[in-house]
Amino acid sequence: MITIIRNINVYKPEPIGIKDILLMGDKIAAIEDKIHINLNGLVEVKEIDGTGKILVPGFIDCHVHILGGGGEGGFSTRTPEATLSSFTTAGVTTVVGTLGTDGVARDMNALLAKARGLEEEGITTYVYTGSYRLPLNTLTGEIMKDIMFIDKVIGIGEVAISDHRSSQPTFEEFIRAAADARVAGMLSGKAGIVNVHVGDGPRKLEFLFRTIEETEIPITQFLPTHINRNSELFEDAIKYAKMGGYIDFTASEDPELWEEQDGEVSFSKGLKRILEEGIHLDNFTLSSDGQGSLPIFNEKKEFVGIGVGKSISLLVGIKDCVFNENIPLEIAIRAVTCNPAKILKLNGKGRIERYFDADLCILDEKSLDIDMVIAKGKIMVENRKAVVFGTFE
Ligand SMILES: CC(C)C[C@H](NC(=O)C[C@H](N)C(=O)O)C(=O)O
Ligand SMILES: [Zn+2]
Ligand SMILES: [Zn+2]
Repeated sequence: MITIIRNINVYKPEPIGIKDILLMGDKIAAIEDKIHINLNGLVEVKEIDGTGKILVPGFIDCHVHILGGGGEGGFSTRTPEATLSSFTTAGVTTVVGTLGTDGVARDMNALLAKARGLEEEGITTYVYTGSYRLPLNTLTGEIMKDIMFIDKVIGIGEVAISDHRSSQPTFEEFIRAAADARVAGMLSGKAGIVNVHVGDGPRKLEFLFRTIEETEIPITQFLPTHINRNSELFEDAIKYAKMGGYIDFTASEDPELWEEQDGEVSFSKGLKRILEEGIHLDNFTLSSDGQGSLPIFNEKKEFVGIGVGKSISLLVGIKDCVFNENIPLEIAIRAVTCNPAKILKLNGKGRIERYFDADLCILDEKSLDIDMVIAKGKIMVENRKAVVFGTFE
């Protein structure tokens, strides 16, 4: 299949102006001012008119409960597993799956099977081995074997700290798991990243600061998530990022609601602060916690139910940055494109470059609404509607 996207405003993330883009199979083959091609009808060439549209890399959602999560309110509160179009209609072409609080009724066999299912349906998937708890439940019985010999496993997580729902791991347990992930990543050319769930407990990022202080493990080995869940934790995260650490924001479908409810710091305000502090533009990511449980409380802080994370919250966050905080699009989209790709060592992902995977989103220039999504060269969403569905959708 050969596709030409013509006359479109390209953000690599860096903006490079109006271009023609040639896609061949599942790769980006050329990025030129003008592309002239004549195959004498040998192969069908699909032409897409990109006039008045923006092209950005397909989004990478680096923390998603693809198998479902939740359960904190009992069995009836276990959230449902993800469906293909919930990702593609949100512009997501790559996901990293994780288990959460419940690593018992859900396990790594099922998570890997779900990741493979989504890959068969057309997007790119990876997983973290483990769940909230240490010691980790792995596939092979060992962290290092999981990372070295199971292609989709890129690290461990989401390992919970500073949370009443964690396994209350000792510092020694934590750094041993991190050391195993790091060395296994090294031995297999992978990130071996440690995705850390940070709860709202008072110890915040203490384990991470201690790791940098007391061990040889570099700060770049970790990707702490939910760092914007409250303002005290966010301040700790800013200090951590200034030391060169990576930080992952959790997106919200309704940032205002969570700001007033939980004192959460919205991604757009958090990114503005990052820019003001001069923190490196590689060091922040945004993930959806899709299909993860989001406990909802009323004004008296009574548990009134459980919400579910959604990948569409990534686009809500990006729009919030552009329209409400005047953050340039090319900066905001780094959080869901080149930054997670670099931190997680997802080769060929996260940028519009020659020979990279043809994972692309076409956005409306004015509204930034998603118009078309292409995953590995295949059109998954057209005219804002899914045109490819999961098996049971
Ligand atoms: C950041 C906040 C709002 C949500 C966050 N979600 C998870 O960690 C996933 C959840 N526990 C699951 O297993 O599905 C939380 O519960 O703290
Ligand atoms: Zn979490
Ligand atoms: Zn989660």
